[in-house]
Amino acid sequence: MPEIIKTNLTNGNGVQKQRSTSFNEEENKISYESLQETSKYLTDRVKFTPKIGIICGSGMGGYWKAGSLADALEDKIEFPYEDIPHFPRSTVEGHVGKLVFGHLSGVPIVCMQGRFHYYEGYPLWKCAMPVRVMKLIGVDYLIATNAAGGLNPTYNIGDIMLVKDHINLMGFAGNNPLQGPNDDRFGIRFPPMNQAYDRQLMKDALQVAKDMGISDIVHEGVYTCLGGPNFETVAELKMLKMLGVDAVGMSTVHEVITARHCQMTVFTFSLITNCCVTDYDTYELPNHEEVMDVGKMRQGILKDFVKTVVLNISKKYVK
Ligand SMILES: O=P(O)(O)O[C@@H]1C[C@H](O)[C@@H](CO)O1
Ligand code: HPA
Repeated sequence: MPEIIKTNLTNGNGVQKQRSTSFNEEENKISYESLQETSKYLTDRVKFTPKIGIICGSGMGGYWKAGSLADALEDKIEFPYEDIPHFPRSTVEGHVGKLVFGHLSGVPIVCMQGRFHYYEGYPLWKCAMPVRVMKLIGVDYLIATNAAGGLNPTYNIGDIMLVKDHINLMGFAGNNPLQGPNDDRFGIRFPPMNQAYDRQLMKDALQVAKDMGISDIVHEGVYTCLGGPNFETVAELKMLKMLGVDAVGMSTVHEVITARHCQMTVFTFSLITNCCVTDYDTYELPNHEEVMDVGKMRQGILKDFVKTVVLNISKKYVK
């Protein structure tokens, strides 16, 4: 049964009044203490402290094993999500469902091989709760990756879009991972979002792309997340384009909001896995198989790109 919490509020005249809200930990938030249990379960079993966390997007988490980013990790310690206290389960093909600790380019990291999406039935706070677990473990830098449909007409399939900003469309409808009572131990009630994506990390990543000779496939753009699981209609895509969206997906925004709430520094990129169809006479249908295939096709480049970005963050910023 939901526990009733009484909140003290003041009315316009400064008079205290009480409002009862229905609050059940499972339905609403997992408490700070529960997430400490999760973090302790992990830190008891891993003898190094990663400062950098990575979230692998669809098709990028190496569900096919060989040659992927996850495959490149050394000294791997893997935790299937079902073994981790309070963790949700991955239900989407292309999302393996493991939290992996290891070393990438000699740098200790923790990597989510599979993320949680709203369309799987999880509330946004639960989709993003692994970010808080990472924070409690000691992670200060989040690299969130995703697969997305390209709306910007200059983008091609297989391009990489560094996310410079997002439009939190689900937030416009009142759905936000920070909804509900705020726990100040994570962060402040009203966090700013105008510096959500770290400018310096983006500049560094552009330099990495230049050094790798892949500048021609790397862009900077605006991402938005819709709830999914259906891909968008033509009218919806036309609307998003007018709003200034360059790529559309079904994740990441709530993770980034949660990460910024707890003062993590964020770097995000989208792999453009399909070009969005914005006219009624094109009969191509977006599909998840294509999304995963493009992830696999680009695994070599993405692995090298992420390895170098990680090395750069570690050398330049991690104390
Ligand atoms: O986890 P991401 O955002 O990379 O996954 C995208 C969005 C949907 O989950 C899926 C559609 O193919 O790929
Ligand atoms: N729309 C939404 N999410 C996606 C897409 C898309 O076209 N491609 C990959 N994820």
